[in-house]
Amino acid sequence: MLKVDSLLKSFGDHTVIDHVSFEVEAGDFFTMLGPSGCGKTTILQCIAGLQTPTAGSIEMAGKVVYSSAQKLFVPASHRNLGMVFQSYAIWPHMTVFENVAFPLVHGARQRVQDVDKRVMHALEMVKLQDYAQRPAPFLSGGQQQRVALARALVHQPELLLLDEPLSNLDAKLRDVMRIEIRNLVKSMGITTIFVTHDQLEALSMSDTVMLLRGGHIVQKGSPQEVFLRPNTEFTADFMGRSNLIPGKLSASGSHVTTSFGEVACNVASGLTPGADVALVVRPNVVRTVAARNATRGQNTFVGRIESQTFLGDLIEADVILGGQVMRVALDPYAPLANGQEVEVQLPAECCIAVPAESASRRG
Ligand SMILES: Nc1ncnc2c1ncn2[C@@H]1O[C@H](COP(=O)(O)OP(=O)(O)OP(=O)(O)O)[C@@H](O)[C@H]1O
Repeated sequence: MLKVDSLLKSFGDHTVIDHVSFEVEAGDFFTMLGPSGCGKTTILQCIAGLQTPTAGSIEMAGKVVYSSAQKLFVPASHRNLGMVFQSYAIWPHMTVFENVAFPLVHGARQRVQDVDKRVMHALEMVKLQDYAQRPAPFLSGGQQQRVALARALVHQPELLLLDEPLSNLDAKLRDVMRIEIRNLVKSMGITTIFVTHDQLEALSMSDTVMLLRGGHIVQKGSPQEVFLRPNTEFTADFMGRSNLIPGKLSASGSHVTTSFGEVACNVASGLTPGADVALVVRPNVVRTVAARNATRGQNTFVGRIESQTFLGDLIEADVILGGQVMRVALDPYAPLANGQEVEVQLPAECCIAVPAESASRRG
C-alpha cells in the first residue's frame, strides 16, 4: 500500500532522515515510534506531501507520489489522505457538522445530499451524531478529537495519517481513545500511519511498530517482536524498563559471562562469540525469593536487596549481584527486607543478549 524508498530529508547541512526505506501493508496499523527529534513527523509530512523530501521516492497504492529521480511531486490535496494532528485543528467558528463537512464542501464538491449522508455517517462512526449542530468549541477534548477523526475519514481516504493525536488528552481518555481509534480504523480496513513517542500507545494499537532514532530505523516488527526480542540496547530501554547488564558472549554463543556468573539466554542475530554485549532482563521476569541452602539451578544467583520502592501493584527493588545492580519486581504481599540475602532466578527464555553500546549513544 505504501512504499518509502531511501527517503532523505535535510535542512541545510542537517540530515534529519537518512535514507529510510520501509513498506506498509494494506490495512496495517503502522506506528512510527521514537524519542523527540528522531524524525517521525518529518517522515509523516513527506508522506502527506506537506514537506518536500531531499531525495528518494514514495509510492502510494501503486502510484508514485514523490520521486527525486523522476522530479515528481504530487501535492497533498491529490494524495487521498486523511490527517489528524495533535492540535486537532478544529475550526472554532463552525459547528461539528460544518467541521466534518469541510473537506467535502471545499475539496471534492459533492452534491449536498451526499455531503449530509457522508457527514452523518462519519459522525455515527465516532458516536457524535447527536452533536452535529453544536458549535465545535463547546465540546470536551475527547469529543474534539473525535470530530477531527470524523473529518479525516469523511472522504474515505486510502491512507490515514495520525500525528500524536492523543497527547492532548488526559490519561483516562487516552486509554479509551486508543481502543476506539484502533477498533474504528480496523473495522474500516483503512491503512493507518500513527506517530507517537509513547511506547504503550505503540504496543497497544499497532500491527507493526517501527522504532526510529536520529533519522534511522532501529527495529521494525510486531509489538511482541519489538518488545520481547529487542535487537539493541536502545530498543530494550525505549520499549520499557530493562536491566542492561554488561558482559561478553561465551565461546558457545549461548551464554553471557557477567560479573555475577554465566547466564544462559537468547542472543540477538549477528553476534559472535567473545562480543561485548548487554544482557537485557526486564524486572518483571526475574524470580526473587529468600536465599535457601539448596543446590542452585541454571541462571540462579545470590544477591542482597539494597533498596525497595512500593508502587502498589508491585515493589520495585534493587538487588546487588556481583557488584551489579539488578532491578527486580517483588510481590507486595510477600515482602522481603532490605539487606536480606535473596536468590535471583533469570529465566533463560526471557533474557536476551544484544550488542553493547556506549552509554553516550543511549537515549
Ligand atoms: N523546518 C525545519 N528546519 C530545521 N530543522 C527541522 C525542521 N523541521 C524539523 N527539523 C528537525 O528535524 C528533526 C526531526 O524533527 P521531527 O519533528 O520530525 O521529529 P519528531 O520525531 O517528530 O519529534 P517530536 O516527537 O518532538 O515531534 C529535529 O532535529 C528537528 O529539529
